[in-house]
Amino acid sequence: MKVKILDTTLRDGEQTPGVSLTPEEKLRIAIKLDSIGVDIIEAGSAITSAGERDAIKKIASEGLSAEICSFARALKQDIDSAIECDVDSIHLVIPTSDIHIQYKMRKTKNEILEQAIESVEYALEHGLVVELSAEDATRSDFNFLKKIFTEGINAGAQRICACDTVGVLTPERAYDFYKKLSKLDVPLAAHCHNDFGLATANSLSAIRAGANEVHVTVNGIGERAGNAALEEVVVALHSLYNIKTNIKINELYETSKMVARLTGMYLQPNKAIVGENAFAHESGIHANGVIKKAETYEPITPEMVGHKRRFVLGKHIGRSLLKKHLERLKVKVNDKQLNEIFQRIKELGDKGKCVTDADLQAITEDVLGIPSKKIVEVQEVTVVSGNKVTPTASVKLKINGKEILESSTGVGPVDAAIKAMKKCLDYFADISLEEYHVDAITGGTDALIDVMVKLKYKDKIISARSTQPDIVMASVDAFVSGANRLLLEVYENENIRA
Ligand SMILES: CC(=O)SCCNC(=O)CCNC(=O)[C@H](O)C(C)(C)COP(=O)(O)OP(=O)(O)OC[C@H]1O[C@@H](n2cnc3c(N)ncnc32)[C@H](O)[C@@H]1OP(=O)(O)O
Ligand SMILES: CC(=O)C(=O)O
Repeated sequence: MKVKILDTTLRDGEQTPGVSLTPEEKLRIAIKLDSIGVDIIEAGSAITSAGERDAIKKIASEGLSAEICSFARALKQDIDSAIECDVDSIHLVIPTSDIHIQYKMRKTKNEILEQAIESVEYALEHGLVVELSAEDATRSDFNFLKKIFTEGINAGAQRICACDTVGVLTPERAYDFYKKLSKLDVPLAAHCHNDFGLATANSLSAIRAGANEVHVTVNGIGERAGNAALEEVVVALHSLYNIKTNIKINELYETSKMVARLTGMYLQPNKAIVGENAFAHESGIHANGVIKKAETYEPITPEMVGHKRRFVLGKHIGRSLLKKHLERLKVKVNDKQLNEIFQRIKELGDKGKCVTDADLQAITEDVLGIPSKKIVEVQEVTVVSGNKVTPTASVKLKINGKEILESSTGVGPVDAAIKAMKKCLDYFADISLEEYHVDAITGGTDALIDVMVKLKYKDKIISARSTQPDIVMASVDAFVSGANRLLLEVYENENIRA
């Protein structure tokens, strides 16, 4: 059995408050969805705006393998807009619950039934494939829901979809509900929302009950708490139920990153499958197990979804993981030194600090009595900012003995300073800033500012931190301390003499 995936990232996903994509961005996402094997792309809702129609037209004329679909209300103008965009199909939606019919539509059930059938017929006359979809199906009078689907199918609708619009199903109820609908004579789709955090579980139940298609969004974005997440549904089907889809699972992480970047909807680190912590280990007991055999604490491999395993420094570290980090730094320690470094990390953790790579290096150098090697030193930092000047920074760094002076503008003084430092470093290595976090540790305008950065060189990412009262200097210091760490590795690993 193969389940069809209708991806609605570009329609329901884009309905996420605050998200709006340009036609070009929508096209880029559609191309990606097509390339990973999505069967049906709901490219948008054509009636929404001229830009939306432009996007849908672009996607429909791209020659993708996926079926291109537009959302449409059961209204002639919505169907006409979809036709204008030259889509293959419409997701034709009509509310079926009493609450929607009475209060939102202000109609009778008979009027709704008539409107649905007229719309199905109109769309079919214009050559569209019709997926007749019941909004708020799970709070509807089941007999009415069945009647609308049966008459819609008799009118020619090729597929039906039952929406759990406000996410009120439970996995048990989802099974019973979709089981009954699966007896109807056309493919059945499930569209589940996540208001109770059950969208993925309910979608899986729907499929077990006989649904042949499932509506999902990348990263689970969508109205309110979002929709069932593509990556969760597909990987659970594959790994836990042995049910196949056409999705290339090893591209899920990359797809997730792309959608997060373009929508600005960044993921919580603990997001299943694609979150930054999905394959990260800090706790000693876990890391010890994973080092010995990854399956001890990883139900699937990170590579399977195109992700990577990470071992993280922190309060919960054990000696096995500490040894692994020290091996990476290419330092040899005896048991006494190992224990001392271990204790110092615990102390840092107990102060509520996250422990960065630069912290480990500083602690190790201190414990081993190694004079700290600095490839990058800050010589001068000047920033100008105000309401009538473009924020500008000039920075002089001494890198590997050479003085380099660069300047840059930015959206603010921190951005300008970091860009100026990056220009200086560009002469040596293409180091990029992957993450930047700032926290005020104490209250007030004279608060201590804690800046944490993650810097990347090739496929190596390291973290560094600095705590100072001045946000610009804390940022400069964190960046330089991270750059030192990275450059040391560059010089060591690439056999360049420091
Ligand atoms: C559960 C879901 O995700 S539904 C999809 C939600 N998506 C969107 O809303 C897409 C973006 N929406 C829009 O751009 C606008 O709402 C438009 C262009 C569609 C309509 O704008 P307006 O004409 O100003 O209507 P407005 O948004 O205020 O109200 C929606 C109207 O559609 C009606 N309607 C809602 N659903 C349906 C439906 N499935 N079929 C027919 N009519 C419907 C409502 O009853 C309301 O009608 P009313 O104006 O007679 O009260
Ligand atoms: C149609 C739709 O998106 C819903 O009912 O949730």
